[in-house]
Amino acid sequence: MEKKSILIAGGGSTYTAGIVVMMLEYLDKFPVRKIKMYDNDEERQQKVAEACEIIIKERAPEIEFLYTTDPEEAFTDVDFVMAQLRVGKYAMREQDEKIPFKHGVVGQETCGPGGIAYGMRSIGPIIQLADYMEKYSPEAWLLNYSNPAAIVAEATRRLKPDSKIINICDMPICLEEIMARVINKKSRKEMDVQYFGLNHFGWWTSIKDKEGNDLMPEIKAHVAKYGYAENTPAGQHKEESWLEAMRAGKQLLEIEPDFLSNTYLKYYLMADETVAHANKDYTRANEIIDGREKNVFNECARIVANGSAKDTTIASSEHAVFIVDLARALAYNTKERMLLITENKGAIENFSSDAMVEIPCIVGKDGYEPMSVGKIPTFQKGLMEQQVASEKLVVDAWVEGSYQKLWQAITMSKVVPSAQVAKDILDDLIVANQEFWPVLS
Ligand SMILES: NC(=O)c1ccc[n+]([C@@H]2O[C@H](COP(=O)([O-])OP(=O)(O)OC[C@H]3O[C@@H](n4cnc5c(N)ncnc54)[C@H](O)[C@@H]3O)[C@@H](O)[C@H]2O)c1
Ligand SMILES: O=P(O)(O)OC[C@H]1O[C@H](O[C@H]2[C@H](O)[C@@H](O)[C@@H](O)O[C@@H]2CO)[C@H](O)[C@@H](O)[C@@H]1O
Ligand SMILES: [Mn+2]
Repeated sequence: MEKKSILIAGGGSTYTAGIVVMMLEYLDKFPVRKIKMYDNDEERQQKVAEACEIIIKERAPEIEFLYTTDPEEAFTDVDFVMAQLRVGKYAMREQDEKIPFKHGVVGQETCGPGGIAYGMRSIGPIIQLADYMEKYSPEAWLLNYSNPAAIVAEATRRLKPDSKIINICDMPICLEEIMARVINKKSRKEMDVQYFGLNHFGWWTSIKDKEGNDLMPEIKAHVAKYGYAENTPAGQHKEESWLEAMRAGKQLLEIEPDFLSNTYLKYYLMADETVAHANKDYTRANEIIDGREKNVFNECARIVANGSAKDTTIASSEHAVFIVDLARALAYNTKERMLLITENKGAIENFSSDAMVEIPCIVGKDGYEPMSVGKIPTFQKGLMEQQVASEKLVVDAWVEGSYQKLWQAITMSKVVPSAQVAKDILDDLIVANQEFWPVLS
């Protein structure tokens, strides 16, 4: 197999070291000749990169490694760009979460007004990555993890329609791993799933084992008692904010007993409970600033101080497995069946053709082929039409610099009670995001 060159864009990400560790564990299936890192925050990236340099030197010294803030140096001679930017970093995620809560509305990283604000920050830099890639490595694929994936995906569909960009999410992966453990399977890969929705807004309609036996009844019986809160991956999703989301699987099953719901639907269908239970002064962003972000950078500093990654706590995660599986499928034509965010084009028969939907696709050397879903029920169709309209209005607002369209996008969100509340939130978000958003008029 031809060895590949990988660029991690957003090298200072808390996930970068885990992705590097994962790639080094996968070299027999996905051989790599070069790993590069690119970020616009030199100091942040250097802290992660120096640790990754030691990990690579100790585990795969034959791999060329460099990190840079120079786009030409970063994007030249790469086969895959793995993008995980957080535009505005956690300081802005904190604003995305706290400003809506101040108005009695769900404040969340990718959902509702917080996700909309994040989308307005992310569109430009992601399009910039695609432009760099096409200038310096025109044959490369951009595998985008950067959130909010739904809005970024709509923007790349509209602004970069001919680019080799795939937008992905690992939440279904995480929940499928939990489901697998519930029924004593070793891995989610022992299950065949049918799933449809938008990113962070979807449902499983079928889960079977490799012999075709229906696994949904047993999984549903568990979720009806515990949601997805049991069996979460070691060291993951143990904080109360995540456990509340995982437990919500139970109520989501009551609302929709025919399918299993993505936990993100709780922010939309249980918005009142979410607001009532939230600590508006200490949100998920604060938990991560005090948790994952601090732990990752402390561990990177420990590795650098010791000059060795021996006994490191840095481990690979679903985040990493998924992105490597996707790169393998594109590189070696594995025809893997994966959930991707793709233009609908009739896959969901009774839904907008130009909506970016999250559905099973077959992935190979020439890209991916969406699988047919057929007709979806009225409940899901109605919810998705409102949500996708909000996401499309965000991209309209970014392209046109339109205050009106962004006001409409926030008003359209299911978690916002009125146009006036939407306007009050928007006016606060404009002040907080003046360094990142286009000027609106
Ligand atoms: N798709 C998914 O399911 C999924 C899963 C987990 C995380 N994520 C996303 O991955 C991203 C990274 O998450 P994180 O917690 O590691 O964030 P982080 O803040 O730790 O790292 C993000 C990095 O991006 C860099 N960056 C920001 N703007 C940039 C720009 N314009 N150009 C270059 N670099 C830039 C920052 O300097 C930072 O080093 C986020 O968007 C997060 O939402 C997505
Ligand atoms: O609140 P965070 O930053 O911890 O998580 C927000 C992200 O949650 C999902 O990604 C999970 C992923 O599902 C899980 O497998 C593991 O990799 O942890 C990730 C981070 O918790 C979601 O898919 C992302 O879009 C969110 O950014
Ligand atoms: Mn996601």
